[in-house]
Amino acid sequence: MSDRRRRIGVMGGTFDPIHHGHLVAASEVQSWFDLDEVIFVPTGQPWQKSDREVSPPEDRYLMTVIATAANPRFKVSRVDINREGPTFTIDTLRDLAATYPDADLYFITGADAMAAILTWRDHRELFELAHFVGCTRPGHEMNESTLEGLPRERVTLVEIPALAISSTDCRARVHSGEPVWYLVPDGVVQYIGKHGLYEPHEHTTKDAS
Ligand SMILES: Nc1ncnc2c1ncn2[C@@H]1O[C@H](COP(=O)(O)OP(=O)(O)OP(=O)(O)O)[C@@H](O)[C@H]1O
Ligand SMILES: O=C(O)c1ccc[n+]([C@@H]2O[C@H](COP(=O)([O-])O)[C@@H](O)[C@H]2O)c1
Repeated sequence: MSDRRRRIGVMGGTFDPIHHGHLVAASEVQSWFDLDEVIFVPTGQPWQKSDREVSPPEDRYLMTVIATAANPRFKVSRVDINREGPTFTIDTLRDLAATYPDADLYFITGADAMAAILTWRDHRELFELAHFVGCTRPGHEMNESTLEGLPRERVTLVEIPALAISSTDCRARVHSGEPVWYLVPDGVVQYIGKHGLYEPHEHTTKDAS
């Protein structure tokens, strides 16, 4: 019997909406590190995005479930959306480490998130709980200087196929009536349409008199 420890990828994100850039990053890292599974963890309240409106957690959770359903190695966790208050990765990793005490955790981030890790809560302790995998992302530099101040032995940079997709761009496209087919999974396109996400708010004209 193999005594290899279980390896679990953790892909945290706001996923508003989840898109193929997220899925390719998770798939590449799964293959790169031979991960047994990748758990997608939609944020509850992403405190660094408090300057903008974020869709309800339940919608983001369901889109993530739909997007990952076909891959037997992909799962979705509710730990962050079930926790009250702002979402901190230190809590995500503590919760998952408690659930999977016999596994090694690999936290997957894109270059932009990687570059901001020193601003995250309890960032030193993060690296005791997980190995961090930084994926390349079009429009965001990632090189050795991005890693300044981080424990090098706990961080790996991975080059993934470049997909210049962002949730911001997907939201803007829906808002202005442009298609998001093939930027996000088909089921997510349908979910966005069915629930009217990202559409312009209807304004009722008030009589000023
Ligand atoms: N196209 C992409 N390629 C690689 N990594 C990505 C890509 N898009 C997002 N990521 C990474 O996925 C994680 C979750 O991202 P998030 O849900 O914030 O998506 P986003 O597209 O960056 O959203 P937004 O545009 O709303 O800020 C982050 O670590 C981010 O860097
Ligand atoms: O822990 C923090 O302080 C922290 C600050 C910003 C982002 N994060 C995490 O980084 C991941 C990507 O976040 P976002 O906001 O780019 O979707 C997600 O899992 C967030 O919870 C974590």
